[in-house]
This record gives sequence, C-alpha cells and structure tokens, in this order.
Amino acid sequence: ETGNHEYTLSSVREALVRQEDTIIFNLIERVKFPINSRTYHQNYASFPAFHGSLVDFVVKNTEAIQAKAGRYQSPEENPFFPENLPPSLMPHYPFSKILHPEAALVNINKSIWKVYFDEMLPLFVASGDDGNYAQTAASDLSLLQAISRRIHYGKFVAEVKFRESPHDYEPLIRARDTEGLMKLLTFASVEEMVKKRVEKKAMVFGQEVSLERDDDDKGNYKVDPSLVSRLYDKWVIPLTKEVEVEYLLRRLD
Ligand SMILES: C=C(O[C@@H]1C=C(C(=O)O)C=C[C@H]1O)C(=O)O
Repeated sequence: ETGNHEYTLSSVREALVRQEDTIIFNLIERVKFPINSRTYHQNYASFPAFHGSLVDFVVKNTEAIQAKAGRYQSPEENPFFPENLPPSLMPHYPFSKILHPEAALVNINKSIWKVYFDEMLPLFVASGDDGNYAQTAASDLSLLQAISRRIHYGKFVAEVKFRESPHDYEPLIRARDTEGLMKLLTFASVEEMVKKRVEKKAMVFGQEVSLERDDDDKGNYKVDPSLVSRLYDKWVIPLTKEVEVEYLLRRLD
C-alpha cells in the first residue's frame, strides 16, 4: 500500500464530499457547548512557561504530540502553529507525491484561525459559560482541523485541474494573473450543489432520532442547516479557492 490511488477531478471532489460529513459532525459537537469565552482569554489560565489562552495551550501541545506521531507527514495535514514543531518519530511512509513540492509552503491556517474565532464561532454557538473549557478547546481543535483539511485540499483540486489543462493555466501562472486563475478554476454550478448538499446533510445528521415518535421534531436541528450553507458560502469555498490560486502560482517554480 503506497497511498498512490489515482487523483482525478471526480476523486478529489468525492474526498471533499466525505469531508463535509466530518465538518458537520464536528460542528454538532462544538455547539453542544456555549461560547465559553474563558477558553479564549489571554489571562484566564496561567500555565508555567506558557503565554496564551487555554485554546492556544491545547492546540500547540496537541500539535506537538501529533507531529511526533507523524500527523504532518501527510500532505493533507497542515499545522496551525508550524513554528518549532518537533519532527516525526514514526518510520517514513510513502505518501503520494502528486503535489508539487512547493505545496508545503501553502498554509493559510493563520487566516482560518482568525476567521474561525472572530466570525464562525459567534455565528454557531450560544452565549453562556458552563465551565467545560478544556472540552471546548478540544472540540474547537477537531473542528478547526476538519475545516483546515478541507480548505487545504484545494492543493489537490488545483493540481488535477492544472494537469487536465496545463495550456490554459500556464500563461496565467506566468503572468501572475490571480483574477484569471480564479475565474478558470471556478465552477459556479458545483459550488451551488455543495451549498445545497451541506444544508441537507445538516438536516439529516442533526435530527433527533427517536424510536417512539416520528417527525414531531422536524425543524429542530442540532446545528442550523442554513448556517452550514452560509459557512461554506462565506468562508469554506472562498478559502479553498484561495488555496487553489496560491498553489497554482507556485506550480511552475
Ligand atoms: C473545489 C473546487 O473548486 C472550486 C471550489 C469549490 C468548492 O470549494 O467547493 C467548488 C467549485 C469550484 O468553484 C472544485 O472544482 O471542485
């Protein structure tokens, strides 16, 4: 097993469809907790030899452990705090080399982090404080990782699009024509389907399952389906396309 399955536009799109499930399940988990804003306060927690909030502490330390366990050997994974991560202690695994080596330089997690805490979270979670700060930080990290993996999968999308029509992409890349690249890689009808599908998935995955009654709970979803569609429309899709452009600009280096 080398992990070298075939990458085509339809196989990368299937991967994105599967990742929708992961994002929605992680959203459902995060919205169990209210905002719990002490998780994010710079001064509420004080850890020895560490400056930052509880979520910073949990994410940096978890990423360090996962780095040693080999997580970031996978070309699909991008850390939020790549500075000073320890090396993998695992034996080498021959992950697919389909991406251009410069792909490793494309990491927009700083923007994802900011948009997640400033805009996405306030949209989804209720106000309040139930004291479950560590659990809140852990579920933020799982959700952030799922969103980040989906957005950075744009590298694979861009690679297969480039391979399908290099003659259309090369002149735009050489001219550093960001707008032209954005236009060329955009499929408006696919984006519409994605937004409708995630809304429907949020209804299916987020409904109450009961043995006694059927239906009386209709409309009472664990995460608001229209917000999931909005999440994709405002951030997930645009940031995926930003990764596609960033990757393509480096594709001929
Ligand atoms: C990911 C793709 O590229 C673009 C981004 C999309 C998305 O993020 O869902 C959908 C269509 C394209 O405009 C794709 O073509 O599948």
